[in-house]
Amino acid sequence: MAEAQDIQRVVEEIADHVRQNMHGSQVGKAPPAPPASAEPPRPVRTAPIAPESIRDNADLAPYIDHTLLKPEATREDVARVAREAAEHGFATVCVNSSHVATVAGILAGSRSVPIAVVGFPLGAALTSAKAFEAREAIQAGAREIDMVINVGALKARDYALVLTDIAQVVEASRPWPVKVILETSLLSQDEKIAGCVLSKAAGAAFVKTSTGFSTGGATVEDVSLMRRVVGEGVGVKASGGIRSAEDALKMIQAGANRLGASASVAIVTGQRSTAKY
Ligand SMILES: O=C[C@H](O)COP(=O)(O)O
Repeated sequence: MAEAQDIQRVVEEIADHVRQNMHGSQVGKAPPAPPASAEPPRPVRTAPIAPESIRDNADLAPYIDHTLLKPEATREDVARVAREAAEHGFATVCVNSSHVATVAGILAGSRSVPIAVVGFPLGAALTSAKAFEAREAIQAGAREIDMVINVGALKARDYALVLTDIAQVVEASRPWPVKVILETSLLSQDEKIAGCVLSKAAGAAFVKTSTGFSTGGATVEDVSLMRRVVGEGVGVKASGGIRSAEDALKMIQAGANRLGASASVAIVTGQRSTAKY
């Protein structure tokens, strides 16, 4: 009950702020519409996964974004990760935007698709730069976009800026889904709620916990809170520090319907990655 009141209070605060500030936002005019795509968008699953449907570690594969975002990753490293995704049936391969074309070439004809991170990992880039990066990544073959929220603006309660920032990336990415990385380890409970409410209002398809490059990763508590705030019509992606099938299942039980992990192969083959968070 206390949490429901918190959510209501944050929603009202956001509505007040947006009413008063939407016209004064620094974000500027909307980017040009993306070119029409002949390729029909895939349906996006947003509802939680029934944990009992995961009978085997390999059953986790279609829910995993196989991720390589390290700055030192070479084209060969990225190509290996793309081949692993095709082999194990991961949902996507999540890379920095300059690597999307390499991944798209390897995944052509596979069920796994490339996705790009945008404004990564800090989220503090100009909205126009985020929208530009999203459009270019989609041109290169990205079929989902994972953007980092403007964390500083969220903490400063500049809700108009946060909302416009997300909405312009959503617009630039159409018809492909956008996930909004909240970087939960840097946020208070009210800020996590506000990030979820704003992402949903701006048309995001998912909220996502973490970049994997900050002070902490996905927690059961955060995933569960995010699911309660967004409901079933927006997806919840748990990411950062998921190192085993056991970790992955805990996130699914908490309400995640997508998992982002660099340890994906260990997860589906029943090992525990020892990679440091
Ligand atoms: O977006 C996903 C994260 O970067 C993955 O983090 P991880 O390397 O801790 O699995």
